[in-house]
Amino acid sequence: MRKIIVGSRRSKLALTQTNWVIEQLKQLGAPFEFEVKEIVTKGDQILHVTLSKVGGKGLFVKEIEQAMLDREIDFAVHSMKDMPAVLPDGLMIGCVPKREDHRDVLISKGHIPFEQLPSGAVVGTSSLRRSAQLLAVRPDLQIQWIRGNIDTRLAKLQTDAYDAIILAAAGLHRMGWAKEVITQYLSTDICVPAVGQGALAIECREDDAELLHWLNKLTDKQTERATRAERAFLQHIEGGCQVPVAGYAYVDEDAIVLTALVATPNGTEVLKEVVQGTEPEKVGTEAAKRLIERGAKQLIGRVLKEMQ
Ligand SMILES: NCc1[nH]cc(CCC(=O)O)c1CC(=O)O
Repeated sequence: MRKIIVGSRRSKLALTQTNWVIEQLKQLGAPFEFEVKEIVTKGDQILHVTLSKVGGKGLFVKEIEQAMLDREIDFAVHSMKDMPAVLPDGLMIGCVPKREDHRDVLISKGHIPFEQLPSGAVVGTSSLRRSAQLLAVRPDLQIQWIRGNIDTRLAKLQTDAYDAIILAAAGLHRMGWAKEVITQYLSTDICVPAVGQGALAIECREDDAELLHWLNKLTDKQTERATRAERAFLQHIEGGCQVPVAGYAYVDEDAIVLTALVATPNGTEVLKEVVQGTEPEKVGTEAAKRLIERGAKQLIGRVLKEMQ
């Protein structure tokens, strides 16, 4: 029986997601033995620095991708939103399982809802996307950077001077902590999720036909089409990690409905488009094109200039 080595980051969430995928493959009858190999990524080593300042998403996946190309591991389970828009040659997303809840959630001391947070309340997030959208509707809030794994952030809410923090619902659901901690699910009208949020991406080598055969059985077609549209948008808007960018798509019958957004970090300028279509890449590209027609490139240029 072939032994499949699965690479995983060491965080509780990463290991939970990895073990979930292995369990699903076993239940589907995949004729493999599995071994999990933990990999400490750059992103995990420098958790105290603002992510957008140190190179962004790629930091969580680079070492894992190299191990896959070197054949030290056979596949890896990523949170889709941590994946860069373009993959290295020889690797592919071999499977996209059914999406968890895509929304962001508010977790506040005393479970005060978002609308009732007092003026000046301190909200912890390290995401420019979240801060921009929250400030757009509540410019009276104060955003404070917070970093670390989900458990670290939940602990910081209790010990540090935050009134609330924002996290993705999906991570909390997967860890089984949702009921206990979530104050409020934020509607996508208030906070459009990150591209890929709530979805998993299983990355493997393009030439591993035997593994791909089994991964394919775990793919959810609707999630796969929706996230392809989101990632096509991400690739074409070319915002980089220093610009607030958001994209969320769902599938309604045959149509893909994508909401795409670009904003300034203080939320004073927000460009948003909703695009419908049947071909994922076309929908994503069209959303980027329409935002660019409305001045997205100039907005991104101004944001990057102010960051220097
Ligand atoms: N930014 C880190 C990250 N990457 C994936 C998740 C979990 C949720 C998901 O799979 O989208 C989280 C935590 C969070 O944003 O709350």
